[in-house]
This record gives sequence, structure tokens and C-alpha cells, in this order.
Amino acid sequence: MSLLALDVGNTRLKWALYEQPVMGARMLAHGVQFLENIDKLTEGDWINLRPPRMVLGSVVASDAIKRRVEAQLEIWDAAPEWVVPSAAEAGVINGYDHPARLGADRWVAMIGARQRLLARQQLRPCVVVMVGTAVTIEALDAEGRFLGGCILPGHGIMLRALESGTAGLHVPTGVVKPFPTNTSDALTSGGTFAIAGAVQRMVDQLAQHCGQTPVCYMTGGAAWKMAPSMSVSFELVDTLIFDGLLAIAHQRASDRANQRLASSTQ
Ligand SMILES: Nc1ncnc2c1ncn2[C@@H]1O[C@H](COP(=O)(O)OP(=O)(O)O)[C@@H](O)[C@H]1O
Ligand SMILES: CC(C)(COP(=O)(O)O)[C@@H](O)C(=O)NCCC(=O)O
Ligand SMILES: [K+]
Repeated sequence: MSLLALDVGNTRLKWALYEQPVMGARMLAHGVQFLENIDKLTEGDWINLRPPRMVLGSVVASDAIKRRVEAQLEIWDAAPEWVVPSAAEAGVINGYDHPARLGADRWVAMIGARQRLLARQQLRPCVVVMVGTAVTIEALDAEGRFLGGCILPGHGIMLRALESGTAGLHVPTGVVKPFPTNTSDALTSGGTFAIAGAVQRMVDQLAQHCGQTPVCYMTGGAAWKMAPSMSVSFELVDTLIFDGLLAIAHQRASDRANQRLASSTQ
């Protein structure tokens, strides 16, 4: 049973077709589109795609974007399912005050991270960093409890905010330097250090809280930009959200199979 996994962020839609809804399944095809180009998926990227049997997605973009994605999915029989963060799922316990108000991408990425730790039998505390339009930094304890997390502006938003709020900060992109000596480098370095510093702080807080050094996973479209400037050790995992979607899809598919079995034996 093939699975089309969707990750709809505030900037881009990421998709991947898997052979089966299980962790470690073979990825048959994948792609990414900026949100302004999502109305052409069925006549473009998806034109020759083998019809998926199941479609599971995470969406944090607007309802209008979600409807436009659903319109593209109408060519296939499988009705799209969207993850809604709950109190607990696939090895993660949700500590948010209102579990459903947590971003679905954050929830799914934490589930992906937890599944990776479970697969390695490394039940350690974990920090999950996503560098996309926004940056999110989550803390999970060794039992898979999501203790809480931070939201920061991403690189682009930080720079645009500074540009629009000042008269003298309209400059080209610079490079990251320990001691920047021009405006471009000062801005680029400032944004990068803000993110790297926030991650380090969360790692320190979690280490102190749990009495154990956390594993740190980093993902997202702009993660590669952060990688050379991080002050803590981390693993870059491009597929963290897809890993989480596979775990949730696996759970749902086996629940349904069990229900069918129960009703057929009644
Ligand atoms: N090809 C690229 N070149 C430079 N930056 C990129 C590129 N692709 C993505 N990014 C950065 O990654 C961000 C989008 O990452 P993504 O994880 O897709 O975000 P979201 O999930 O919020 O849509 C952009 O805001 C941009 O900063
Ligand atoms: C924090 C986010 C904007 C991140 O979005 P992204 O950068 O992935 O596009 C998204 O997860 C979201 O809208 N969250 C809802 C609020 C919350 O998580 O508390
Ligand atoms: K994201």
C-alpha cells in the first residue's frame, strides 16, 4: 500500500511517495514546490506518479492553501488525511497546554525523531530543530514527553523585519563571521547566531532538566545554512517530517486492518 506523505509549510510544499506506510520504507519519488506553484502539481510533478493508496499530510499553511492542495489530490481515490496533534501518538506525549494548537509539523517532526531514537534503542532526551519559514526548537525527555518548545523567526523573516523597521539596513546577503565588519555580514551573522544560540540554550536547559546530554536533530529547508554555525553537536535529518508521517500512517493502517479483522470475525 503506497503512501503519499505531504509537508505543507508556510513557504513550500514537500512531498514523498513511499512504497509502504512503514518506517524505513522505500521512497519512490519526492519533490518540493513553492506554495505559489502548487496548483500545477497534477499536470507537472504528479502527472506520472503511481496513484497512492493513502495520503497523509501535515499542514501549517492557511486553509486556502490546504484547499488548493486538496484540489490537486482529487485525481486519486485516496482521501487526504491531515494530522491533528493529539495528547499522545506514536511514542510522543504532548505537553502543550492545548495539544491541538501545536503546529502539526512540529508534532510530526517530534514523532519522527522519537521513532529514530526507538529504532536505535537510544532512549535519550532529544531536541528537535526545524529551520523553515520560522524556526522551532522542541524539547523531549527520555520517555518521549514533549516538554515544550520555542518559535523564532527564520532567516528570511528576521532580515525582512530589520529591513522594514530601519532606514539603513537594505543590503545584500552577507556571510557568517565571528566578528562581522560590514552591514551585510553583521545581519547574516546576527540571524545565524540567534538561531544557533537558541538551540544551544535549549540543549543546555534540557540536559540540566533530564541530567543527560540530549540528542539533537535538525531539519528544514534552511537547515543546511545553519549547519556550519551550530555550537552543539547535531544530526541533520532531511526526512524527519516524512519519518513521522510514516510512523503515524503505519499506526493508522494497522488500526484499520485490526478493525476490519474484528468486524469480519464478529
Ligand atoms: N534553494 C534555497 N535556497 C536558499 N534558501 C532556501 C532554499 N530553499 C529553501 N530555503 C530556505 O528555507 C526556507 C523554506 O524551508 P522549508 O522547510 O520548506 O519551510 P516551510 O516548511 O516553512 O515551508 C525558506 O524560507 C528559505 O529560507
Ligand atoms: C511555528 C510554525 C509557524 C512553523 O511553521 P513553518 O516554519 O514550518 O512554516 C507552525 O508550526 C505553526 O503555525 N504552529 C502553530 C502554533 C504553535 O505551534 O504553537
Ligand atoms: K516546516
